[in-house]
Amino acid sequence: MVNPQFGVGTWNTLHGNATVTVTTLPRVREMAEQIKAFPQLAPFDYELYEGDPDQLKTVDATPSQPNSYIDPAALKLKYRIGHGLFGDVWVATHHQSGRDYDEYHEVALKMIHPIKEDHVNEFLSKFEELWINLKSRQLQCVCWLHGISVISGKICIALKSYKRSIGDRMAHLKGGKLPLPDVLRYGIELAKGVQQLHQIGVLVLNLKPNNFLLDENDHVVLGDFGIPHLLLGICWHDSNLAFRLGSPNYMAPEQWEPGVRGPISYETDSWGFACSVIEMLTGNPPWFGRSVEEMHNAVVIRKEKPQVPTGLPPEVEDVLKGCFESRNAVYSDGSWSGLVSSSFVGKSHCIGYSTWFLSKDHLQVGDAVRSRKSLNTHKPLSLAVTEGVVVGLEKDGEKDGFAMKSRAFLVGQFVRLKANITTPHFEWPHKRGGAWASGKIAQILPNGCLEVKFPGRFVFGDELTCFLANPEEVECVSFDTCPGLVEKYELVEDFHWGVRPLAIAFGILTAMKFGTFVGRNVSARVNKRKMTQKQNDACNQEGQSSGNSGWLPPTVANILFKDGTSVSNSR
Ligand SMILES: Nc1ncnc2c1ncn2[C@@H]1O[C@H](COP(=O)(O)OP(=O)(O)OP(=O)(O)O)[C@@H](O)[C@H]1O
Repeated sequence: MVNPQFGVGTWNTLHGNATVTVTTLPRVREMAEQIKAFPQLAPFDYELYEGDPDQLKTVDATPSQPNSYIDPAALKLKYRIGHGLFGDVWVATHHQSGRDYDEYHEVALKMIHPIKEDHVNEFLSKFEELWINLKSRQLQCVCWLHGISVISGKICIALKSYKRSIGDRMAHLKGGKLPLPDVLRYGIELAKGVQQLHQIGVLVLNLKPNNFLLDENDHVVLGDFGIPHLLLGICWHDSNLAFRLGSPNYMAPEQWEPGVRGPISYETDSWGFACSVIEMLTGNPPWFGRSVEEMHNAVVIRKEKPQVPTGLPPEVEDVLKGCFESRNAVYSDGSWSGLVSSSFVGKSHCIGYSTWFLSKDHLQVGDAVRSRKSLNTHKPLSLAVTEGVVVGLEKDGEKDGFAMKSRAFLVGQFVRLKANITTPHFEWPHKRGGAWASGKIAQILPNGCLEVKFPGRFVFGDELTCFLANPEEVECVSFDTCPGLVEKYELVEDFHWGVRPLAIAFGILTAMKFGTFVGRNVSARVNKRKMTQKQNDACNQEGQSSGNSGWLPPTVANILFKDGTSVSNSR
């Protein structure tokens, strides 16, 4: 049966002047009027599809189409309602028909930026897996999924159309704030939704009020179920498009550079959750008004945490603060987690992350692991082994166990690149003369990556002070391991940039002192000689004269007397 509420039939959009010509059903015309009345919608909110909109250009899905696949001819785009990081959101109708039914559903269509053609099938199969997972569990707190399609080369995820998002609700409130009881109620429902997704191994990575959808009973469901997660390993068609693993205001430090500062984990979502709650309470997301670069500097470089509003019930404040504290959390049982991968994120437009940082709790032989107990201390750890490689897995009843080999670094240790490393993974500074510098470990990131400072380098202006190191590529250096005196001195130079000038000054001083000392001795001997000579002269009345410095090597004599001061004057 045709649902009269939804427009059926052909309709066209005109690019450029932002008008919509609707040839059928009043509901669509009414929507078009509403759109026209919306001054904030710019002309690019409409897209012209050449030819008959019923015959939209399609890209073949897999030969055997997945169950989640929707024939693009069954989808009719109406108008765009959002423009997000990963693409646009359109309102569309989904036509479903069978022998004894013919239904039209309004859907929200997440139209993702075009990805490379040879990655489309990979995305579709990843989605299928998620779809089966979600359908079999019928998760209450997660948005209902219609399926997936490919329209004009763009992946389109069809979701149930909800009344509005929490972001939309906030936009209509004075100051954009929600009352505390509503925030708490929504917060509980959201936390349940996130937990349900985590239980099936899905990370959301895009928690924010715009993605929290409200149904007709004002219950909230998650409108994103890990699209960034699905996009991992997929390449954008447009190589200039930057890929970010979330929305900057809500991103945890490890989300910015997962290959370096990862692993991404369930804790990453707790950061996004707390940021969203702060936005619901204050009307503004954390870091509001700051540029992406400023946010990166605050969260990643300066390791700042979003400000939790004052005046909240202490329990709520504790939960929010806990969400920002929980990365690198220490398991009270001292258990192990966190992979240290030797594969790091490339700089390509391809979202080429390895998956290690998403599944850190499923250990396999060969995985590099480290204790979640903080390594950022030189204090002895209660666990003897802090970092290593899994060499075997043993099942012990319900609990997984594993054996590992040790390989540890500690904050404060000096490290240098191993001799066989010619092109290190991360930029590494050189010393004068071209040799690699040695640096001091300032921090060990959760994935084992090292932040290294080079106190031996004098830094000009905004030069880098902190460098990253792949733990696989460096080794510890200490006085004991330095073979010779020169190497030992070079290590001392690496301790502080001031060592070298000090050493030079000290050298000059020593030379001068030595010179003075020698000079004094020389002077004394010369004087003595003169005296003796005089005495001899006087005694012997012989007119022999002796050279003042005849016995001194000319260089020493030059040094001692080059300013013209005589040795005896300097006394
Ligand atoms: N299933 C849905 N039902 C109703 N409205 C939706 C639905 N999904 C999204 N929207 C609306 O579309 C708007 C934009 O969504 P979209 O997810 O593209 O933007 P975003 O959340 O800002 O970006 P992104 O999720 O790509 O980072 C949301 O604010 C919401 O109002």
